[in-house]
Formats: sequence, structure tokens, C-alpha cells
Amino acid sequence: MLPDNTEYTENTLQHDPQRPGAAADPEAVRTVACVGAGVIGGGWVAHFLARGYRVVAWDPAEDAEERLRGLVDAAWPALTGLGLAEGASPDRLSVVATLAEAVADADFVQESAPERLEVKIGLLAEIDAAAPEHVVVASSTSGYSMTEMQVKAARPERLVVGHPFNPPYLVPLVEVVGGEATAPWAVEWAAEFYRAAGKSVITMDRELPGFIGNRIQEAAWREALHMVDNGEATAEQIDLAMTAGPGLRWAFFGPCLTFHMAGGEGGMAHMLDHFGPSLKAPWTRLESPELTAELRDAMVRETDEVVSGRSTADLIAQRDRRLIAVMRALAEVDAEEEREAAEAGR
Ligand SMILES: NC(=O)C1=CN([C@@H]2O[C@H](COP(=O)(O)OP(=O)(O)OC[C@H]3O[C@@H](n4cnc5c(N)ncnc54)[C@H](O)[C@@H]3O)[C@@H](O)[C@H]2O)C=CC1
Ligand SMILES: C[N+](C)(C)CC(=O)CC(=O)[O-]
Repeated sequence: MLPDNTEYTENTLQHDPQRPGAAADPEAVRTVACVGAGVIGGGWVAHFLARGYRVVAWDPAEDAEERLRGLVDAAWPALTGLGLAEGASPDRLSVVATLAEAVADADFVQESAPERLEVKIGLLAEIDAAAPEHVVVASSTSGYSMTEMQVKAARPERLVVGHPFNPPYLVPLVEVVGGEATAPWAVEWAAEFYRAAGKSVITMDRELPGFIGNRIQEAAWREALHMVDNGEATAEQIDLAMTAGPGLRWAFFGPCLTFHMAGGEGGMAHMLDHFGPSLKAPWTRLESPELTAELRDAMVRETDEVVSGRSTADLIAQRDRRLIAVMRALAEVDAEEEREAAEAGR
């Protein structure tokens, strides 16, 4: 990101005749509006503040400002430990009384309101009506397609999905995808902006229910629900199976590379030839269980056992420390491998 007094002079995006000339360079964004400031909106606020942006937030809840400032204060030590951008400060946050004020001077808008389609449709239309016309607006939705959400906006071409992972101030991934009425420049702009803001970006060229990350983790989640529903495994066993098993590997090799290694020297080809037929057995029951009241209650009860009295604030602190530890450890290994490669002249 550029300092406050930097003037935007050059367009780094590929030329797109549809793109309004006034759209700021993604690298020159100074002010981000965050609409909705709960778990995810608040996490975005903390992230953008830590990257040195000015953030203007709006949330209709009465206690929103207090909650938001509490979230930022709780995240700040972790963010400081990771390294703040120059000038980054919680003092650069303003919480305003209206949506119109929040987006009036924004260079980018991140919407993180409740996951209800009618709320998203109405809110995106309101943001679109109030925000400067060249500004890209992203929704944090974890499931709706932009095609469904942009139907009432007058300028749907600048609306994109920017799907984060919790907490957005630590987990780097954002999935960016447009709807049928979104212009390609807006998708490209959002991806470049998120990269400039320190995120790891996947740009999707088509809408997919659940995007990519949720599609994968919800497959695991569906199986967890099945097992609890059938009394086959407890929440504690499911969590341990993941954290002491596949989850540990997935922090650095994804499921494809992990299973490539399951095939030894023969790699993925041998893995599929060897285990393919037997892997089909569990696939045959991959339909969603009914989320009955009983299953809901069993899941809540068992998860409470895993929580075992810890407060949400304690869990957030534990989660953040562990995420940072994993990220630091991986960064150290990366640096060590780079040094070794340089020494070996690779
Ligand atoms: N919680 C999670 O793990 C993730 C959530 N998301 C997405 O982020 C979005 C927000 O979810 P959460 O932060 O979890 O929900 P949340 O319930 O924690 O926060 C929602 C916030 O929106 C505010 N709000 C209510 N009506 C509003 C309106 N009309 N306009 C603006 N704000 C309004 C509420 O006061 C609340 O502070 C959803 O679209 C969700 O799918 C995406 C990734 C992960
Ligand atoms: C639970 N969730 C579907 C809202 C989760 C996400 O969308 C991403 C995440 O943080 O895991």
C-alpha cells in the first residue's frame, strides 16, 4: 500500500474498456469501508488496520462499536507480533452512524453482514447506490453466488465475492469470484487489491457453490455430522483425528500433494490405482445428513465437552497463538530451504 500522500498515476490493471477511468490503482487504496462488523467484518477491520489502511466501519447493532474495538484490541498484540505496516494503528478506525457515511470516501468496500440472501441483496444495492461509482464492492458471503446477490444493484458490474477465512487478520486466503453481471475488471481489481493488502488470493473463473475452500472443508464437515448422527464418533475424536492427523499435513501440503505422497515413488497414479477402488466405499455415503434438531443438539453438546469451559476469548487467544506459531514455523522452514538452495546454486 502507498502512503497517504501518494497520488495514483499509473494503471497496473490490464486494459479493460469497461473499467471506469476513475477506479483507483489497487495499490493506492487508502480507505476501506467495512459494512457489518461481527466475527468476520471485525476480523477484516483488524486486518486492514494492521496493513496501514484507514478503515471506516458501520454496523447497525447498538453495541457494534464497543464489540469491534474490543475485537481489534484483542487481535492487535498478535498482529504487532507478526509485523504491522508503517503507520498502522487502531486509531485509524472510525465507526460511523450510517451506511452512507461509511462508504462515501471509500476506495474499496467489504460487506460482511449476516448470511441471509434478502439482507445481502438489499444491502449490496444500498452500498452500490451510496459508494463512489468506480469503487469495487466485495461480499464476504460464504455461500451465496454474486449472481443471486447483485440482482437489485444499479451497477452490478463492480460487485464481487471476496470470501475470507476466519480470522481474516491471520488466515491469508481470499476467494474472489464475480457474478454473471460482474465485469472482469472488477474481479481482477479485487484480486490485485487483496494481494496488495497481504492476502493469498484464488481468483475463480466461475461460480461454484461453496467456492473452493468451503467445498473441501464442508465435505469433511458433512462426514463429521454423519459420524455424530450415527453415534460413530464423538466431537472430541473427530477434532483429534483432524489435528493430529490430516490437518497437520494440510497446513503445508494440500490433499492432492498429500495423497500423491501416499503413492510412494508411484505418486498419485499409484495411489489412485492402488486405493481407488477401496476409496469408493466411503464415497458411496457422501450425501448430506439431515440437520435435525437432535443432530444439532448432539453436535452442540459434544462440542461443549471439547470446549470444556474455555471462554470464546480464551479460545480466540489460543487459536491465534497456534496459527501464528504454525505460520512462523513454516516461514522458517521456507527461509532455510531458500538458503540451502542458494548455497547449492539452485
Ligand atoms: N463466521 C465465519 O467463520 C465466516 C463468515 N463469513 C461470512 O461473513 C459474513 C458475516 O458473518 P459473521 O461475521 O460470521 O456474522 P456475525 O453475526 O458475527 O456478524 C454479522 C454482523 O452484521 C451486522 N448486521 C446485521 N444486519 C446488518 C445489515 N443490514 N447491514 C450491515 N450489518 C448488519 C450484525 O450486527 C453483526 O455485527 C457472512 O456473509 C458469512 O457467511 C465468511 C467466512 C467465514
Ligand atoms: C462456517 N463457514 C462456512 C462460514 C466457514 C467459512 O466460510 C470459511 C472459514 O472460515 O472456515
